[in-house]
Amino acid sequence: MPLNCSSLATKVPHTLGGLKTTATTTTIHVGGGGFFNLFSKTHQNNSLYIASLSLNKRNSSQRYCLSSSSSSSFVMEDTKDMVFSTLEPGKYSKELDIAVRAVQMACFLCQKVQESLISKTTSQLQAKDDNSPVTIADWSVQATVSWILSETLGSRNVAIIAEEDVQTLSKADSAGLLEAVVQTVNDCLAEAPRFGLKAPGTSLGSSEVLEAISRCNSTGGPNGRFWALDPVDGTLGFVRGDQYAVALALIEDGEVVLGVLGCPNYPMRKEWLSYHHRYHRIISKLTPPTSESWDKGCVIYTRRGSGEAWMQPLIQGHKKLVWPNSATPVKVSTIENPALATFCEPVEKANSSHSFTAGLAHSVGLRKQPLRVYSMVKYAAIARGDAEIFMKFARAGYKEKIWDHAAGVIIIQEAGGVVTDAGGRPLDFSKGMYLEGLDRGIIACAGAKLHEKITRAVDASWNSSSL
Ligand SMILES: Nc1ncnc2c1ncn2[C@@H]1O[C@H](COP(=O)(O)O)[C@@H](OP(=O)(O)O)[C@H]1O
Ligand SMILES: [Mg+2]
Repeated sequence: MPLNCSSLATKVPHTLGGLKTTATTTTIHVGGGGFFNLFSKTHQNNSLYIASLSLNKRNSSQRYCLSSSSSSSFVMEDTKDMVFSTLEPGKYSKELDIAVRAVQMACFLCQKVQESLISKTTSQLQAKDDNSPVTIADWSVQATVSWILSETLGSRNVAIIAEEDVQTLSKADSAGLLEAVVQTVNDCLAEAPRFGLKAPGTSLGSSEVLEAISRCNSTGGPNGRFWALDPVDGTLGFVRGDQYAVALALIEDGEVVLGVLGCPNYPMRKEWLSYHHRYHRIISKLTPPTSESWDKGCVIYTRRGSGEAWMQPLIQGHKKLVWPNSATPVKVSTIENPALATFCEPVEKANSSHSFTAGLAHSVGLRKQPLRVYSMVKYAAIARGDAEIFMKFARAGYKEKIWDHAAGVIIIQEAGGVVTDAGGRPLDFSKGMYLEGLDRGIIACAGAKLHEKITRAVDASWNSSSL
């Protein structure tokens, strides 16, 4: 129903992502002494794109959903079941700003290490207890991000749960490795002013670096605030010169409130996501970035309840990060027809059953070949509208870790998509290190229609699968 009202508005300049916006709080008086408080934001281009509305009327708990593409008329639907964000506008802005800068720095660090890994041999690889490769980049990113968050937000205010521990690195026979990590961290932190952050007064010593890594010892859980960090997600992709991600999320009282995903090798053209990394490197070399363009790499970020997700290019060469660094909004794809949809899954069939997803793809009418990509770059692909579906069905008994999903999930949700387990329930980030209670697998989709088709297909085929 169209809304006719006389209103009283206060305008506040506001920035979340790339475009300058004006945030307006409007009080709309209605009959019976009640009033609405409307929070809306208007872009420079005059499009109103997000609004929240609360009705303050005695004996009423109704909530409403507004949608509008221009600032003059609203379409209002009753949506009693819809949960609106209760976040104040601007909440977590400082944390988001710092997190994006920290992830930009982490991407810069990773790019340097990956380049040297590819040009050298595998001498910089070290086997973890589970035999997965871990590199200098994992520890260096963890130390760098931990140090930045502690310095800027105060170490007493910062709790971090992260993938790496210091055991291997602290061993007597790891002195060379530790030295390389300390050097990498200091080289990166020396560049902090380029990213709008303060560099340490003097270089960090090995004990400070070990301290920064081991400070990431939060166990997560349902209460309070903690960061979840995957310093290099998709380590296998990283060591192969392929896709990987740096993932940082802020979780408060069990809910993800901020997500920042750095994808240093995300190609400018989505078709290149499916190219073998060697081709991509050749193409990158043939088309060097000009001062106006960037050939790969982005940081995507969002804040819970904002209804928007943003993408910044990585800063190139010796340039400075000027906030928000040419950020552009990202939105999920509008494709609903399975025949036109692209689905992503892990490269490694050990991480997700390719045969089960092939069966699902067939039964819902997906026609394209799966897009197999390492790491949380798959979440980025959905949020950017470059693919429509991400499915992961790990073997029975495997427990998904929160840092492998938190940032990607919130980014897809705020970009307009849907992410649940295969039973249609939200992923639960409140149970510590693992996504406890996850039903069968993870399904992320650009839209609810595709999502429903896939969850139904899972139900229909699960019992006859070997999973
Ligand atoms: N057996 C297994 N089943 C499912 N996921 C696994 C797995 N072993 C490792 N993983 C997770 O899958 C992530 C890689 O994702 P993908 O397969 O999509 O590239 C790994 O992140 P790390 O590389 O950070 O350890 C790890 O957390
Ligand atoms: Mg990971």
